[in-house]
Amino acid sequence: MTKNSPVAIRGLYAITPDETDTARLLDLCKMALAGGATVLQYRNKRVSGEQAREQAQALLAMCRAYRVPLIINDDVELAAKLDADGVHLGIDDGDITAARSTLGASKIIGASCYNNLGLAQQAARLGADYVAFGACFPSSTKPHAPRADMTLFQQARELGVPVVAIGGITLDNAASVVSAGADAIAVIGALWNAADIKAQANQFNQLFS
Ligand SMILES: Cc1ncc(COP(=O)(O)OP(=O)(O)O)c(N)n1
Ligand SMILES: Cc1nc(C(=O)O)sc1CCOP(=O)(O)O
Repeated sequence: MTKNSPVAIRGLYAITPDETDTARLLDLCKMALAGGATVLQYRNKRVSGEQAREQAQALLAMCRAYRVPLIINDDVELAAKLDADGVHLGIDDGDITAARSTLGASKIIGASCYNNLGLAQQAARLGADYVAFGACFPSSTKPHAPRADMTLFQQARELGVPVVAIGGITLDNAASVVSAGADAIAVIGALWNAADIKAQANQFNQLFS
C-alpha cells in the first residue's frame, strides 16, 4: 500500500490493545476493521520479539484484506521487515530521518508531538506524514500522559499534514475533538472495551462523514 493523498489518515485510527492471546487479538481487530476503522496501529506493550512479529504479520494480512494501512508502533525494523505500511514514533523511538531512510518514501511515518507545536513543526519539516497530539482527556490506558491543548489542532493545520488526536477519547467527547480540527482520532480503551466493537468503530467513524 502506498500513500495516495496527504490526508490518507482520517477517521477512526484504532490502536491495538495489549493482548497476549493472538487469536483473540485478531478477532478484536477484525471487528474494528469490519466497523470501518480507517487505520490500525499495532502497539502491544505486553509482547515482544517473535510473538510481536507473529501478531503484526497476521494483522498485516488482515489489514491488506480490508485495504486499511497497518502502522507499527515504535519499531522501525519490524515495520521494514514485514513491509508494513508505516511506523509511529514517540520522542524516544528514534529519528524521523533514519526511519525514512529505512522505510522509503512510500511508507507512512507518524510522530507523537504531545502538547508541543514545535515538535510537530520539526516532525513535518523532517517528513512526517502525520502529527499526533495528546492526551486530549485523562486516559486510563496511559494515566501519566501529559494533557494536550486542543487549540493545537488548528494551529498545526498550517503544517499541511493530518493531525491525529489521542488520549481518553470516547464517544461522548470525540465530537469536540473533531470540531477542534483533528483529522483522525486514535482510540484504545473506548474501542476495545465496548460491548459491540464493530458498532463502536462505526459510530466513531460516522463523526467524520
Ligand atoms: C497515533 C498515536 N499517537 C500517539 C502515540 C503515543 O506514542 P508514544 O509517545 O511513542 O508512546 P507509546 O505508544 O510508545 O506508549 C501512539 N502510539 N499513536
Ligand atoms: C498510547 C497513548 N499515547 C498518548 C499520548 O498522549 O501520547 S495517550 C495514549 C493512550 C490512548 O489510549 P486511550 O484511548 O485508551 O486513552
